[in-house]
Amino acid sequence: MDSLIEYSLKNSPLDSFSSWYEDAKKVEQNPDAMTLSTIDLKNNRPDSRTVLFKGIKDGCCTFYTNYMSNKALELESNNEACLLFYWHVSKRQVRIQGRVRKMSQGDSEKYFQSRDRQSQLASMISNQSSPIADKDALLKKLTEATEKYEGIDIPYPTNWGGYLFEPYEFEFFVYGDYRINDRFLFKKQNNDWSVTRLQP
Ligand SMILES: Cc1cc2nc3c(=O)[nH]c(=O)nc-3n(C[C@H](O)[C@H](O)[C@H](O)COP(=O)(O)O)c2cc1C
Repeated sequence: MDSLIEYSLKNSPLDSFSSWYEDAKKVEQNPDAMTLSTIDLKNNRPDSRTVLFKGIKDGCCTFYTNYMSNKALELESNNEACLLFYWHVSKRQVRIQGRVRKMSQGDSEKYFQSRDRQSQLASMISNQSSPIADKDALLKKLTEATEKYEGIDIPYPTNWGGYLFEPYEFEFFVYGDYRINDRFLFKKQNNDWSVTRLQP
């Protein structure tokens, strides 16, 4: 097996991810953007969208969203998910398989309160993924909420919060010359991680 150090990788995939993420923050325009894929069991099809990575907590990747959105409903019926980071300048990709659970309400609320008011209001007024007649209707909801909470704290909306994504598989990919890419697969077995090189 190759020396992982050569690829700035470590024996722990989470440490490897953190190290690559720190590298990405130095050069990428949006290092936090990740593709979250879920399984839409109702229609028997995969589903993906971009969400923002909000750090590692208790060994899990975190992100925040509306608990009534499509993704949340899909995660409710099947908590298997996949995260994908593509860092263009770094020529790196990380694919992570894992299972999600909701963050505690206390932690979600703490994060909500740390956000700026505009973001808080936007999260509060949006029934994410539900249809609305037009943009004016949305802006009307925003104006009403802005006026209602002027000068006072915006209450935490309990239908919004974080998820903890607990990984059990990581693939680290480095784009190589002539498509001779490097790919390292970490798999969790009991409490240990195995690592193998995959062909490009
Ligand atoms: C760069 C970028 C970052 C985004 N970050 C988030 C996020 O952190 N949370 C979120 O709920 N939606 C985020 N979105 C919007 C989602 O991609 C998506 O449109 C929305 O969450 C509804 O998805 P759903 O219908 O699958 O639930 C982001 C979109 C982009 C383009």
